[in-house]
Amino acid sequence: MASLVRRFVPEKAVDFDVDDEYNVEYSFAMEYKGPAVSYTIPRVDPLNVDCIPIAARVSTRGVGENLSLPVVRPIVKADYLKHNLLKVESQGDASLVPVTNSNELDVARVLDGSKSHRTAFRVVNVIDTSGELEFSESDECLPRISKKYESSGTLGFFDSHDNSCDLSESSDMECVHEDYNENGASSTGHEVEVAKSSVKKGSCHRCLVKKRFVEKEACLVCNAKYCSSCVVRAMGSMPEGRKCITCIGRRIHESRRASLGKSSRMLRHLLTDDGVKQIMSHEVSCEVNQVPPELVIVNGKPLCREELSQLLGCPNPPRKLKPRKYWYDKQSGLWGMEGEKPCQIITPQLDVGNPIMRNASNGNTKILVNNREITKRELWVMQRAGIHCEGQPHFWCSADGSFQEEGQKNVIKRIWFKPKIKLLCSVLSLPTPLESASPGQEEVHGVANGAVPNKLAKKTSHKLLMVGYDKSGTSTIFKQAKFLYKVPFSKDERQNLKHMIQSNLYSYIGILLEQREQFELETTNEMGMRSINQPGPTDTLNSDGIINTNMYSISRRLKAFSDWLLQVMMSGNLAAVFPASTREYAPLVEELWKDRAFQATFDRINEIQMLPRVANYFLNRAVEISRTDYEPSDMDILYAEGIASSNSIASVDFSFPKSVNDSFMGASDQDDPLQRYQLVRVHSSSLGENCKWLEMFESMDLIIYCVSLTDYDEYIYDINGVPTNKMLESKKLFESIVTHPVCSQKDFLLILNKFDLLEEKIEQVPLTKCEWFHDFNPVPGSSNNSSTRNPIAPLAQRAFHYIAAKFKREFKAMTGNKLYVSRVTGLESDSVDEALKYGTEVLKWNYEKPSLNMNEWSSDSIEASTFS
Ligand SMILES: Nc1nc2c(ncn2[C@@H]2O[C@H](COP(=O)(O)OP(=O)(O)OP(=O)(O)O)[C@@H](O)[C@H]2O)c(=O)[nH]1
Ligand SMILES: [Mg+2]
Repeated sequence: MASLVRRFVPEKAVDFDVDDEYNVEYSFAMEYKGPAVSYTIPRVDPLNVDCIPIAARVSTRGVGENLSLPVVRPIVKADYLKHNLLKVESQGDASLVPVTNSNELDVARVLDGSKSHRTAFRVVNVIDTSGELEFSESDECLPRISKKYESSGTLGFFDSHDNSCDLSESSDMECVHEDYNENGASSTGHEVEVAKSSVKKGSCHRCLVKKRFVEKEACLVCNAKYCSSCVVRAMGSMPEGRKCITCIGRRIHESRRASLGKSSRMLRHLLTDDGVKQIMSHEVSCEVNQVPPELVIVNGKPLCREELSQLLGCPNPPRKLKPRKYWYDKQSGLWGMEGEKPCQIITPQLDVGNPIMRNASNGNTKILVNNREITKRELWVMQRAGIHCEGQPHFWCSADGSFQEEGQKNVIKRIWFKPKIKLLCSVLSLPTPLESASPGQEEVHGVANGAVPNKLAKKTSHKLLMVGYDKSGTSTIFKQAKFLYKVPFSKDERQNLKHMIQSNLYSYIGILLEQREQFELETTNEMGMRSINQPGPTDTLNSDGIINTNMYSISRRLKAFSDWLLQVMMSGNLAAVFPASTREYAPLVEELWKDRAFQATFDRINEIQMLPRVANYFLNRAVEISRTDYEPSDMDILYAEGIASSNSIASVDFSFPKSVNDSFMGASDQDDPLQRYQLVRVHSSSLGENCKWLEMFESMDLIIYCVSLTDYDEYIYDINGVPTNKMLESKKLFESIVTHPVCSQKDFLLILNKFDLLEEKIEQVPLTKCEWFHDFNPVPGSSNNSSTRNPIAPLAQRAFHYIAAKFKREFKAMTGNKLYVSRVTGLESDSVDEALKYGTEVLKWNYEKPSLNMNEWSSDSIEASTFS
C-alpha cells in the first residue's frame, strides 16, 4: 500500500518514509461478508485509483525562473459533487451549474449561464478566467487544458486511467484548477493548485497539526492556512504579499481582495514593523494582485490595460472594483453593476467601455436619462426634485445634476443643489456626488435640512424606518434620538428650526386672536352691549381713541395686525411670510402680549381645541421668541412641532454610546460604537396613495410604526365635515403599511406614544369612545386584585396593554408574525432610548432566530421590561 501512496507524493518524498514525513492518513475498507447484523454497516464508495490523474512537467521549455511546480489537486469529497453539479469559478464568483450528460461539456456555455439541465454524471471543478478551457471529447475524468495552452509545451497532463472509467462510481472526483493570463497563457505561477480541502479543518496546512483556536495566516490565493511556526516557511519572503510559495505569481482569490494590505496580528508579532509594511505594500501594489483588466467589463466591453488605468487613476474612481460587469454613464458619472441601480458617482467623461445600453440598470420606468432607462428609485428622486416625467420624456443629465429635456436648451433642475434630494438619495441607497466633486453646492450636515454625510451613510448597517399617522410624535422621537445619541443639530438646522418655531408661534397667536374675536362676540352678546362699531356717549375710550367694549376688545392697531395675521393664515402662507417679517412684527407681539384682552383670551387656553398642547410652552415666551436674536434651546427644539419646514423625510445616523450599560435585558451589542443605525423618519403624506412609495424603502431592516395613544377620542373632518376617528385612521395606515409587499418580511415595532397624555385623558374620556375599543372593560377594582399580572396597574396601563393587544392581533392576522410593542412618552428621553434599543434588539433576535428559542422571550417579558 505504501507503494501506492508513494505514487501521489512528490518525487523527492519517495526517499522518505511516507507515513512519517508526510503524515499521510489513509484507511481501507473491506467488503463485509459476515452474518447479518441489525445495524447499518458504514459504506464507502469504491475509488478507482487509476482514475486519479497525475500532473507532470513534461518540458521545461520557456519556463521562467519563477515558475513553481505544477501540482494536481488531491481527491476531494464535496457535497455538491453528490448532486452532479459543476462548480464553476469565474471572475471570482463561484456558482454551481447542473451538468449535462453530453460528453462535450461546453464550458463557455456554462459560464455564460446558459441552462442545460439534463441529467448529469460528470462533475468537474473548473477555475476559469478566460473562458478558454476546453473539455475533451471523450468521457474522461479530466478536462483537458486548451489546445493552445497544451501546444506551448510548457505543461501537460497525462491521465493514468482508461477513458471508460465510470465517474459516477467514484464521486471523489478530480478537480483541475488553472489560471490564465490575458494572453491565454497560464499566469506566471502556472501551477495547478493543491486542493487544501483535504487538510482537516482547523489544522495548519504545513505541519497539519490541529490548532483550532490558534490564529492562522491564510494564503490570498488558495486560502491555505498556516500557524505562526509555519507561516514564514510556507510563504517565504512574501514578494507578492501573503501567498504560499507555490502560489506566487498567481492571481489572488477575489473574495480576499478586500483584505489586501491589511496586515494580521500574527505577522506583526513575527516580523519587524518595517518588514510587515513592505510586505503589505507589495501585496497592494504588485501587478499580479491587481484586477485583470479584461475581467472588468464596462457597458459590455472588457477593458484594456489603458482603460483600467484611466478608471483607477481618475480623481473619483469606482470603489472596490471587482472582476465583473458594470455600467457607466459617461455624462453624469453614474456607475453601477450591470442590471442594478447606480451605486456610485465616479469621475465623468472617462473613455472606458462601450456607450451605455438602454437596459444597463434593468430599469422599467420608460424614462430615459442619458439613454439609460432609469430605475423606479431614481424616478422617485426626480419627481421629488420637481422634474415632470409625464409623457415619458428623455432627459440629459450632466455631472452637476443638471437635467435638460432632450432637444431643449434650458436646464429644468439642478438636483444636487437641493439638500433634500441628497438626503432622499441617501435613504434610498442611491449615490450622491462627493462634496468636493460638486463645488458650489450647499454645505449640508445631517438631517432634515440636508443629506446624511456620505461617510456616515456608508457605515450604516441597520436601517430603521419610522412612520406614523399625523401628529403621532415621529418628529419628536426623531429629535430625541439626535439628542440622545449626540448627533448635533447643525447651524443650518438650528436656523431652520428657529424659523419654524417663530412661524408656529405666529400661528398660535393667530389662533388665539381668532378665538379672542369669538370670546368678544360672545361676551358682547351676553352683556347685551352695543357693537364696537357703534360707539355711544357713555363708551370709554383708550389712548388710541378706541372703544373698550368688553374685556376681549383690542385696539385698532392690534386689530389691524390680527386681521392681517388671520388672512395670512387663511391663505396658508404663514411659513413663507415668516420669519422674514419677524423683525417687523416683534414689537407688535410684545404689545399684544401686554394687552389685557389677549391675556384674558390666553387665560382660557384650555378651551381652545385647535391649539396644540405645546403652544402654551411657546406662547408663554412669545416676546422672547419673536425677537430676531432668539436662539432656540434644546428644549425648544424638542417641543417644536416638526423637524424642518419640509416635513417629509429626515434621517439620522447614530450608534449607541459606549457608556450606556443599562441596555435592554443586559444586552451589550448596542454599546458597540461601530454598530451604526440609520433612523429614517417619513411623514405618512410622503408615502402617497396606498403607500405606493413604500417600495422605495425596501432596504429598511425594521419598520417602526408610531401611534398616538390619545387619538382614540380625536377626529379629523373631511371637506364635507364628516368626522373620522383618528385612531381608526391610524389603524388603516398601519394596515396599508403592514400589507405592503415591501414590508411582508420585515420586522415591526409598534410605538404607542404620548403615554403621559393618555394617563390624563383616560380619567376623563373612556377608551370606548373609539368603536374599535368597544370591548375595553377593565374590571372595577381589579387594580387591587393580586391575581392580575400587575396588581396595581393603573387604568392608563391597562388601556395601553389592551391597545397593544389589539394591534398585535391585527398584525398576527395579516402577517402571521409577531408584533413588538413599546410604550413611549416622546418628550422623555429615557423612554425613547429604551424603545429604540428595543427595536435594535428585535433586529438582533431575528438575525439569530434559528439559534434562539423565541418562546423564551414571551411578549410579556419583553413588554414588562419596556413598560417599567
Ligand atoms: N405630552 C406629549 N406630547 C407629545 C409626545 N410626543 C409628541 N408630543 C407632541 O405632539 C405633537 C405632535 O408631535 P410630532 O412629533 O410633531 O408628531 P409627528 O408625527 O411629527 O406629526 P406630523 O406633524 O404629522 O408630522 C407635538 O406638539 C409634540 O410636542 C408625548 O409623548 N407626550
Ligand atoms: Mg410633526
